[in-house]
Amino acid sequence: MRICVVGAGYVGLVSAACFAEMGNRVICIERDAQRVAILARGRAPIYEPGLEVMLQNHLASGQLNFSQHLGEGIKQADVIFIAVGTPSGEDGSADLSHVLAVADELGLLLEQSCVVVNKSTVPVGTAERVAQRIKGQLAKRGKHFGVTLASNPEFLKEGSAIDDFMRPDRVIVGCDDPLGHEVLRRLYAPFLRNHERLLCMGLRAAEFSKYAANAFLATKISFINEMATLCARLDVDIEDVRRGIGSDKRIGTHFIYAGCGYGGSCFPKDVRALIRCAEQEGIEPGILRAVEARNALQKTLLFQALREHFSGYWQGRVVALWGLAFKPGTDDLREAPSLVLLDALLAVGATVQACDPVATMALAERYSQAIDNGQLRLSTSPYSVVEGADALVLVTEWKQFRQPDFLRIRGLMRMPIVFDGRNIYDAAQLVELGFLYRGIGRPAQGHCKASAA
Ligand SMILES: NC(=O)C1=CN([C@@H]2O[C@H](COP(=O)(O)OP(=O)(O)OC[C@H]3O[C@@H](n4cnc5c(N)ncnc54)[C@H](O)[C@@H]3O)[C@@H](O)[C@H]2O)C=CC1
Ligand SMILES: O=C(O)[C@H]1O[C@H](OP(=O)(O)OP(=O)(O)OC[C@H]2O[C@@H](n3ccc(=O)[nH]c3=O)[C@H](O)[C@@H]2O)[C@H](O)[C@@H](O)[C@@H]1O
Repeated sequence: MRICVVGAGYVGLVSAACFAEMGNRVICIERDAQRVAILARGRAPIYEPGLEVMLQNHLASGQLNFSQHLGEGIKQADVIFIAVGTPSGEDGSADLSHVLAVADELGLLLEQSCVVVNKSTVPVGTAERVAQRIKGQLAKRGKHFGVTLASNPEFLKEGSAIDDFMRPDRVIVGCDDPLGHEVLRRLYAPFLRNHERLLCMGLRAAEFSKYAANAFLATKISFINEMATLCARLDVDIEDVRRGIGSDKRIGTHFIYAGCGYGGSCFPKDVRALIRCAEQEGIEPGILRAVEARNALQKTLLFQALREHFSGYWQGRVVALWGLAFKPGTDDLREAPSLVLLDALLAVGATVQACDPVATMALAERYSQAIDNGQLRLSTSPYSVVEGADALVLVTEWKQFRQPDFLRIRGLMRMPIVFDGRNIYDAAQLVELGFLYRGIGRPAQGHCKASAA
């Protein structure tokens, strides 16, 4: 098929590369000229494992191209995907300006009927608004051919996006016209070879399914985090509880890892948007509000634990921070728990030595002042940042941090204490090596009895 993808972000680029991988001819339209220039050189403007190689391969074969001009992209496209951002607006609702701008542009440029598929996460009724905007612009130009609107929400996760896209658990296609279902069934058939999990439904149900999925996953995380807080009080290890409940198939082992809160571009904004949607409908979204409140609290726990440990005395304190991205495998810092900790530490005057395998560049842009005045030092070497540190805090569980040489680390640190924001370390082993250990919802190990949660 000939496919046009509008938006070269995490979703647009991964979708474009994976559609090209399946033999489609793809053109990806991006309004940011700098991004297009980077892409044209075969470089990925974002960090996503496996993406750059795919881009290079398909650029070379001519299966995949990039352009700034939508007119060029839609000339012969059978299907046009909209994959632009839908950030939080001021009141928490989804800001649809980018999606609607693409709709207007399509209406100004389309010369023949086609299938327009929305992949961005949008509130119920957006596809209908997009269709109206396109139709309105076409009518102004005296064009009266039809455009089929479909909704195809995306469920990929950053850090494993290629794999998630190539082997999806399911593909949801919302359309009120059988043509949309048929075209997308054909397009996705090779991705679903080993199982038939193409779920066809109406436009509105597809749009809502995406929000419900993200809200449910966020709820699981906030639930386990609340249990973790209770565990810490009751001298119970949440990790035992996680294994205990996860083995029940009805609960499952996924998304019940306690930690220092969920971040990213989607859970926070999508929970907010759903809350706003409920409010507009006059429904009290009690569960969603609690999910959000617990997450906000969770993001402050590591700082609280450090403050308790240092008895509020920050002068001359050096904190080593491992992991800045909101999760491993990405350079994305959007709503990352590390930012909440970093801001709090800088505000009390602590010195921070932070390490992340890929997100330091993006962070440096935001914190140039703290870097210039020497309060923040960034590195990609985990060992260099623990030198002279009074505490080591693990925020993002990159593989590089999973089995470090703690003996070496103990020798480098001023005080051997580990705050484990993702519960990845063996507490007993660390204590044996002379460390104090604090996890999230785990009994404190080592001398002082303070706990992280
Ligand atoms: N990031 C993720 O892991 C996932 C995101 N989503 C949803 O997908 C949508 C896109 O998310 P991301 O890819 O993260 O966004 P992003 O912000 O990384 O990328 C969006 C891209 O679209 C471009 N753009 C905006 N308006 C444009 C226009 N008129 N013409 C051409 N390009 C334009 C922007 O310059 C940007 O490069 C959002 O609705 C998000 O909620 C869904 C699943 C996963
Ligand atoms: O709509 C989206 O953008 C995407 O949002 C999430 O994907 P993503 O945000 O990329 O990453 P996740 O792996 O879901 O992690 C999100 C956050 O939750 C945290 N998390 C995750 C799982 C867990 O058990 N505990 C936990 O604290 C992670 O550390 C991270 O900060 C969903 O998992 C995707 O299905 C969805 O497509």
